[in-house]
Amino acid sequence: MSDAVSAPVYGRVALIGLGLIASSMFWAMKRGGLAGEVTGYARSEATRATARRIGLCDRVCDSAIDAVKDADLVVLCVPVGAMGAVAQEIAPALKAGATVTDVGSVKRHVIEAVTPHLPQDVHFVPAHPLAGTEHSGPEAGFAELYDNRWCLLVPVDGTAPEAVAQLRALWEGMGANVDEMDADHHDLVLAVTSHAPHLIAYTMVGVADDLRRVTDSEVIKYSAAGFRDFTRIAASDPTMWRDVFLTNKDATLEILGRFTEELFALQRAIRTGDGAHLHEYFTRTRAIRRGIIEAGQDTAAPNFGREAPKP
Ligand SMILES: NC(=O)C1=CN([C@@H]2O[C@H](COP(=O)(O)OP(=O)(O)OC[C@H]3O[C@@H](n4cnc5c(N)ncnc54)[C@H](O)[C@@H]3O)[C@@H](O)[C@H]2O)C=CC1
Ligand SMILES: O=C(O)C(=O)Cc1ccc(O)cc1
Repeated sequence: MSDAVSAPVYGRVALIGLGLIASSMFWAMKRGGLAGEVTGYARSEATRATARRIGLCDRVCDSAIDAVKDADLVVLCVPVGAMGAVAQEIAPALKAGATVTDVGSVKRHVIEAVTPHLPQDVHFVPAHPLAGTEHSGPEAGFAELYDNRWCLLVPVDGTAPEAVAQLRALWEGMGANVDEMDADHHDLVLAVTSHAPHLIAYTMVGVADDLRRVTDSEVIKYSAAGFRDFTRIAASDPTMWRDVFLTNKDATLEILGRFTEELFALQRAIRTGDGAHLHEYFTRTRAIRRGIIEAGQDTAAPNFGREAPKP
């Protein structure tokens, strides 16, 4: 991604919730000159103080209402379970013709929670950047987080195409590749690629921790790379991930059901000594990985696990 500064895509942008995703958006917007002024609001006084100290946002406001007043774009960057309440709080102060978007990891729930609160003269364009780290909070963000990563836009029926195109230009300016997707399809795809894998990582780390307590062995100390990745993923924000599972319940349970069936089949193959089954299965999964590499689609998380640089 070039550091070239372009014309602002929006005059005034308001970020609500100043954590990893919002702070990375701020630094990326500054890098690209994509917004005239960026205001920010966080619920806790401590987060607002940190934001002011590190220069996160041009203006940090003490209320969400103040932050969104006169904003052309309002970005909801709070945990998925809080999106509805935040939308309700800011609705009376939204400017006519403004666009509201979000960055939540789940889309159907956010659409259902936010839409009823928004006035008719405001556009709503849900979005989800497929980029993150296990770190959270205002100091975790960095300008390069979205470079060459996907951002999925999930416009609802009847959304003005100009509003979608403008948000697309913002995400592209922040370095992302943008695609559009239907909300239910998004939630199923993410359940497979992100939500269920996170739950599996949480579980494996929990199992290892239990084992360590029981045997007093050195499970964590001598863990190999794969397990270390699990511990990194399992360090992700508990509030955020609680909300993801509670709001993408059906798709996650569907994928976990399939996962459990396959796991039982593998368990049975191990118990009965069915080496052919195991070999066949691992051959199939290896071919999948090789196919991804050959297709040049291995954009595997270059930023994941990265410490946030100082702004
Ligand atoms: N962390 C990640 O890797 C990714 C997260 N997302 C989504 O982005 C959103 C924000 O995530 P992060 O920036 O990682 O979280 P974060 O924990 O770094 O920041 C969240 C912010 O929201 C505020 N907040 C929490 N509860 C609130 C409430 N009830 N009302 C108002 N503000 C509240 C927090 O004080 C904090 O300022 C979430 O919806 C998450 O699903 C999307 C892509 C990647
Ligand atoms: O889930 C992953 O695999 C990540 O690497 C980071 C991440 C977390 C949550 C999201 O909604 C999107 C990306």
